Amino acid sequence: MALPDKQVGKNKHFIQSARHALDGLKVFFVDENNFKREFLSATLVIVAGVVLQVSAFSWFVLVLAILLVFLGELLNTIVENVVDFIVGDQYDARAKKIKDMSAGAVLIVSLIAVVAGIYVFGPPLLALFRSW
Ligand SMILES: Nc1ncnc2c1ncn2[C@@H]1O[C@H](COP(=O)(O)OP(=O)(O)OP(=O)(O)O)[C@@H](O)[C@H]1O
Repeated sequence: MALPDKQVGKNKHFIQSARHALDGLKVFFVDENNFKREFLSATLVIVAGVVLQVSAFSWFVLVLAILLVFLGELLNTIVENVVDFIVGDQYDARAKKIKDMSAGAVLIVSLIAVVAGIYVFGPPLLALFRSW
């Protein structure tokens, strides 16, 4: 999905910069199925946080983890788009290396989110199971 205007020069004021940044996030949200899945996971995590009444610090950890995963996916999508823009449909060993490393970065961010999830939800879930 292309952005709606044909501006090529610099942004003239903050509102214009913010509008283009939001346009970028909208494209990311609409076009990327991975992001939709991560958004759904984040929603489930937030619901779990509410149900289990996690602490303020745990909310801080969860929000940071969620934003980190979104940021990782966004940067990976940018890398994939730039590589595709440069090499098109051609197989290129350097393109593979760049895309695989970028996917590796998403994997690392996802592992950080899993660790954060275990830190936040591990103790209350354990307590819940023990009380049964
Ligand atoms: N032009 C290319 N040259 C060589 N290998 C490529 C090329 N494009 C993609 N690949 C290989 O295919 C894999 C998948 O690439 P693709 O761009 O389809 O990512 P994707 O599966 O859509 O990733 P995501 O799920 O994050 O959107 C890459 O990790 C890379 O190994």
